[in-house]
Amino acid sequence: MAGYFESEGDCMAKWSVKDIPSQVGTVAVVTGANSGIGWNTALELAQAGGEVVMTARTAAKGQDAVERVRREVPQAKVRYEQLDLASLRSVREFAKRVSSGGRLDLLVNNAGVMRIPVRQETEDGFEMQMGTNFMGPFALTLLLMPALLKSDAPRVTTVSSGAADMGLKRIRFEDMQWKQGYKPWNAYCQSKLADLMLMTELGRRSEAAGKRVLSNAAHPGFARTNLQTSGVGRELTPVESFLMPFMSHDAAHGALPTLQAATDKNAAQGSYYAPEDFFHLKGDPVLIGLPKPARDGGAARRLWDAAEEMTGVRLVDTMLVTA
Ligand SMILES: NC(=O)c1ccc[n+]([C@@H]2O[C@H](COP(=O)([O-])OP(=O)(O)OC[C@H]3O[C@@H](n4cnc5c(N)ncnc54)[C@H](O)[C@@H]3O)[C@@H](O)[C@H]2O)c1
Repeated sequence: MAGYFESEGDCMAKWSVKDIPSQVGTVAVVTGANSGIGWNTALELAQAGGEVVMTARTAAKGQDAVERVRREVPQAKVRYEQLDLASLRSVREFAKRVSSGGRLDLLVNNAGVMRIPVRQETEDGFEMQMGTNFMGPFALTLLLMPALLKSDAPRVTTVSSGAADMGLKRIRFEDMQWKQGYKPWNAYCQSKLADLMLMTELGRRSEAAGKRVLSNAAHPGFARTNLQTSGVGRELTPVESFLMPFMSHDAAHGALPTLQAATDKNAAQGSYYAPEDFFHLKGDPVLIGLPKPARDGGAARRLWDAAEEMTGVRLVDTMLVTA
């Protein structure tokens, strides 16, 4: 039975971490790798033999995350790098450090924040959810393009959310940074829709430039991570805590759609993975269709052009060709 997005994967065999192909010889960056889905993604990529750059905002959290992976996988090739997506300066510095290391095969744009109760701004004046979840990753993806294009099979996997199909279900071009009428949930939904548009438009523009970057996305479902409490600024209510086990899965399961999108050799350009249950909240990953708002190509092109303008980072510069 299809959920709120049309499922395309019902007839496929269940996908699990055992299906992750060897990552030996590959180099990946996972953003927000100190907790939740990002940490589990980094762990499994390292377990499969990949070299993984784990980003965090602070050295204490980043080193601790690396140590926790090494305890599970003693031979893991993991290292910490500082990255704050709410700062374009930090994004530029990180991209420079990683690019100077040479080739990058996989970028997992995972880091995110949700439902910041009172409007906040990033260092560059973007609304905090739009800035952290979309503007920062947009600039990062483009700035890492020279390293990605050194790979034979460059891939960018974007961690979006079912929230992309909730809230206003559109990009608020008239006030993308919520200077008027800030609504925490709607701002999160817009940022996650923007993530899916970044994903589709990156695939389209890279192919138009004759430099194929496999760009796809994942929705983790409802995973028990810090996300539910970090943004709202409060603990879960007793009712939320009671319902959570029935509606959600753990962070390791929540990472499976991301891991399939990031590693499955059959993954197609623009593919989107989510948990299999009716509402795509929990369970094993399946391929699903993109929600309708994310299929608006005109809006995606407009958003991309606006993001280039706002971040000052252009694909044409980082790919050195006309897209
Ligand atoms: N947990 C869920 O149910 C769920 C559902 C849908 C989508 N998602 C998405 O999954 C992704 C991972 O979230 P999670 O559930 O693991 O939550 P989490 O809070 O455990 O992880 C979020 C990560 O992002 C990092 N981060 C936050 N702000 C940052 C910044 N300014 N710069 C760099 N890193 C920053 C955090 O440090 C953390 O490592 C997010 O993009 C989220 O929107 C999660």
